[in-house]
Amino acid sequence: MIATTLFALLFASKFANGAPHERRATDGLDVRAKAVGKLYFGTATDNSELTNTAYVAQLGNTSDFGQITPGNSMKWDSIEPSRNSFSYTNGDAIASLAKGNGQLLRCHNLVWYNQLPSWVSSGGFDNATLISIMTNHITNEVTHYKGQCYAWDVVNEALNDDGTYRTDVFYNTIGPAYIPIAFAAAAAADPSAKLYYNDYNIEYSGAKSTAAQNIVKMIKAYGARIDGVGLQSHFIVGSTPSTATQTSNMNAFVALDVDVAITELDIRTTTPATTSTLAQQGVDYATTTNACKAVSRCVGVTIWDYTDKYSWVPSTFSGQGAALPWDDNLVVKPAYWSILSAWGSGGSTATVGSATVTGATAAASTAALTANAATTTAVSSGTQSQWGQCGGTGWTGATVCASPYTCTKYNDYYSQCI
Ligand SMILES: O[C@@H]1[C@@H](O)[C@H](O[C@@H]2CO[C@@H](O[C@@H]3CO[C@@H](O[C@@H]4CO[C@@H](O)[C@H](O)[C@H]4O)[C@H](O)[C@H]3O)[C@H](O)[C@H]2O)OC[C@H]1O
Repeated sequence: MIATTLFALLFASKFANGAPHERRATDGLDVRAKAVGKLYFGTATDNSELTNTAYVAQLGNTSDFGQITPGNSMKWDSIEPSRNSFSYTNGDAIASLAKGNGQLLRCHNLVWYNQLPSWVSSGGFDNATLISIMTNHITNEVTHYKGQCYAWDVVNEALNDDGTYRTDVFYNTIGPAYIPIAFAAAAAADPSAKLYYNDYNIEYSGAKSTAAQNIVKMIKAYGARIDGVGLQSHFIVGSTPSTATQTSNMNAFVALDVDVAITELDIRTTTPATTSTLAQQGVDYATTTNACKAVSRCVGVTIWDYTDKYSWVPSTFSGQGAALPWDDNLVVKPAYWSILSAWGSGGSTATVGSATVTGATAAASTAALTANAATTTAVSSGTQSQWGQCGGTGWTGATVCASPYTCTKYNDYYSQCI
């Protein structure tokens, strides 16, 4: 009797706030984003990754991802590699994956100086011809995906970091009017899709953010529709803008009556990452999550793929990487728990590791999470007991990891379905 009571007390204490560090099939990044009024938490993906079944299983985990963005397959060089010859195979594959999973699709992108086929970028067209080429491309692609895209990134990266216009073929031939013309063509082809201007280094106030606000004003002044601004948010560990900075910058866009979204979040570091940089990365992910959470017209957060295995960072920024919340082996990093906690804890009470932290700062939470990560011993497959344990040893009960998810074990008490 005494032993039974003692046992019950110990048990009640350990799981007073639910099994710590546990994410059940009904919880995850998207579930918690929606719980605070966001439309989605999502990730980019790419066609070459879709042969990896473990990757695809997690990509389709709608507890974590309510939205996906094709990283490359809707760009101009993929869709219209030669003039008036359209190829939708890769884009369709991702659109149909999203549809099958019941996920929103952010469509990316229509007009960008990069990944633009040379038949366009080499120029030589007069004003009227390039407008016709551009609007033909937009009309054809947006019509093809009509009804499937929650949002389109209509124009990507029209600005230099000093706020001047990027002198690409569109600007050089048409002038800044190419931007409202592009938005008008997209609006005509799919009146329901949200239309976004998308750029990097506009996540804080300064010349470039001001210039992006001026683009919003210009599009509206032309009588065209713009619904949102995408803040790409390709950040560096330890030097991300503060939550207050990101929040007030988002509000400057919102004041122009547009939505905002974090569209390409990743936070890179020098590789190999250390325990300390991964802890700071967790803090940094929470910083941006909290900013979106604080702005009611920030509709959601998209990470630029979810695993370091497929991140664009190492091939673009030499010696840097480890930028995403899942590592190369598709195991979550401290950043995962940090984002989850930021959506869910609201900075009041968070269960991190074995401790309940009241009034937790992101830093304190992440330190605790990192401490727990250090106890990670192995990854095992199997079922998850109702108490959040893998393998059904000890406390057993109903299994909660429905196929295709398996139970990933971090230590005796913490586990998750992935
Ligand atoms: O497979 C990859 C795709 O994933 C990749 O997608 C693009 C990646 O991001 C967007 O374009 C880049 C944004 O970052 C710029 O560099 C910034 C320079 O300033 C720094 O402060 C900042 O931290 C950096 O991020 C790059 O110059 C841009 O290219 C773009 O919207 C995505 O489509 O595209 C290449 C594929 O191989």
